[in-house]
Order: sequence, then structure tokens, then C-alpha cells
Amino acid sequence: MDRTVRIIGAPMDYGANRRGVDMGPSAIRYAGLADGLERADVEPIDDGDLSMPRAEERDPDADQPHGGNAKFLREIEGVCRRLCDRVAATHTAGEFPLVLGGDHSVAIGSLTGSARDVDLGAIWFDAHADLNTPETSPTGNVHGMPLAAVLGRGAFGEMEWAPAPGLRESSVVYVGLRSIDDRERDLLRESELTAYTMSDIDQRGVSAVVEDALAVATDGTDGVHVSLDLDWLDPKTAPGVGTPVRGGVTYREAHAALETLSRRDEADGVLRSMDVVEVNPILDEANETATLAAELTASMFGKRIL
Ligand SMILES: NC(=[NH2+])NCCC[C@H](N)C(=O)O
Ligand SMILES: [Mn+2]
Ligand SMILES: [Mn+2]
Repeated sequence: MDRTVRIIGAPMDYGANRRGVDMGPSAIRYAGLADGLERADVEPIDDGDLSMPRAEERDPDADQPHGGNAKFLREIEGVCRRLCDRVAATHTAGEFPLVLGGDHSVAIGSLTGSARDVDLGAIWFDAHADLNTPETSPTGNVHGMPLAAVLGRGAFGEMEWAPAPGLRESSVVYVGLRSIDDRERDLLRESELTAYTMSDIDQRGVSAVVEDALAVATDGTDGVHVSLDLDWLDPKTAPGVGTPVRGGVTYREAHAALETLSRRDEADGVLRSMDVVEVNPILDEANETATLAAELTASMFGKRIL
């Protein structure tokens, strides 16, 4: 055992308009996450779940940032502030933070916490760009905005809890994009983000693409955060997600990608933190998406077939 992984559950659903994704952490644990990590030869310590605020009596559209739409933003801020502190404390203890979502808005907490005192790179495995701001979002759902938040774009620039100090735009890389909103496409084109789409994976193969992503995310940084949105996979393989998009990576491509990260990490320890998000057990079939989430996480920490 050369590494201690601290599992932090973040059963958040406010960013996805409250649709069952809050049960993700339980489902991923039930699917054997801790066993898989032990087989990958890391020591898991489970912190349990962060408590979530109740918002039953609240109007989701209350407290909107000026000129924009970001539902339940006050609740999401509260959770992400606590998650940020927990992730930062995990680094201070010399452990690896593994955040279980919850919807993708939890990445604001994991990234701000992981990039507190270092320069961080990030690899974003997702069908979506999650780069909307409250001003551009077609849905108002904050799970479509976490990258804009940590990069301090739009209204997020005025919120001191959202931008991640040590995260430069040019150190963030997407892998597997295939669903981008019109205004988001403009934001992406004008940005310094690197985007590898599903077409790049078709043409070059997933391992070569992930190696390039690693080159970008490690250039001039102290470590890399991995954000794994399960809708990155094809919905035939990962049906338990709230915003499925056909044409995603296969089961084998997903494992190959995470094994590529793991091999690099074995060589020079570049990986610093991870979140695994958007597993929605209500939409799943016999917990297969959560099982996949647990297996892919174990692959990233070094579990191999032989
Ligand atoms: N993390 C996710 N699943 N994000 C989906 C975002 C979908 C859409 N782009 C939106 O802004 O609402
Ligand atoms: Mn997504
Ligand atoms: Mn996402």
C-alpha cells in the first residue's frame, strides 16, 4: 500500500435540478469501490457523506446572480465551500481525495480544494463542456457550469468561493466531448482550453488522446485532477445518468483511458485528485453504471487484469 485514498461522498443533486443523482455515492460504494481500491493496492478510508442542506421550501430561482440563471446556487455554494476545505485538508494529511458525486457541480468544491496551494491541471472526461455561465446556460442547471465557475467566467468572477486560484485555463483538457450548447461553443472557441472530441478518439484511439491530454495538463503544473462524468461513456454502457448523449466511449475505451492515466501516474505520480460524478441510480439498470464507476476508479489507481 503506497497510497491512502480518502473517499468523500458529496450526494448533491441541486446542480441537476434534483433528480436522484444524490444517491450516487451509496450506489458506487455498494458496487464495491473499497474492494476495488484495495485490489489496486491503495488504502481506502471512507469519510462518509457531506451533509446536504434541505431546500424543500426554497424557490430554486431565488438569489440569482445579476442577469443570469443558476438554480440553487446558494445551496451549491455552501456544499462546495465545505467540500473545498475537506479536499484541501486531505492533501494536507498527505492523502488522495476521491470525491463521489452527486452531480457535476461538486467539481467546483473538489477543484478549488485541490488547487488551493498548487498549480493544477485538469482532465475532464465528459460528453459535455460544462462551461456555461449563469448568463449563457440554457437550463440554469449548475452541473453544466462547473468549469466556468472554477475559471471565474461570467458572473462566477464576482463570487470569491468559485474560482480555483491555481487552475489556469490552458491546463484544462477535455476528452470525449460530443454535446456542446451554441453559446458554449463560442466560449470554448475563444478560450485557451484544449478540447479532444469523440472524433479525435475515433481517429487516433483513446490511449493516444489521453497521452496528449496528460501532456497538456502536466505542462507547468504540480499535479492533475481527473473529473470523470459517467455520461462520458455511451449510454448503452452507462445508462444511469441524467443527461445521456449517444456516441460515447465504450467499456474497453474507458478502461484503456484510465489505465493510461494509471501508467503515467506509476511512472511519476502526476495524479492529485479525482471526482466521479453524475451516477443516477434511479435511471440505472441493476446498478451497472455505479459498478462501472467503481471499476474505472480502480483502474485509475492501478488495478489490472493480470
Ligand atoms: N454535468 C453534466 N451532465 N452537464 C450537462 C450539461 C447540459 C447542458 N449543457 C446544460 O448546460 O444544462
Ligand atoms: Mn456530462
Ligand atoms: Mn459534466
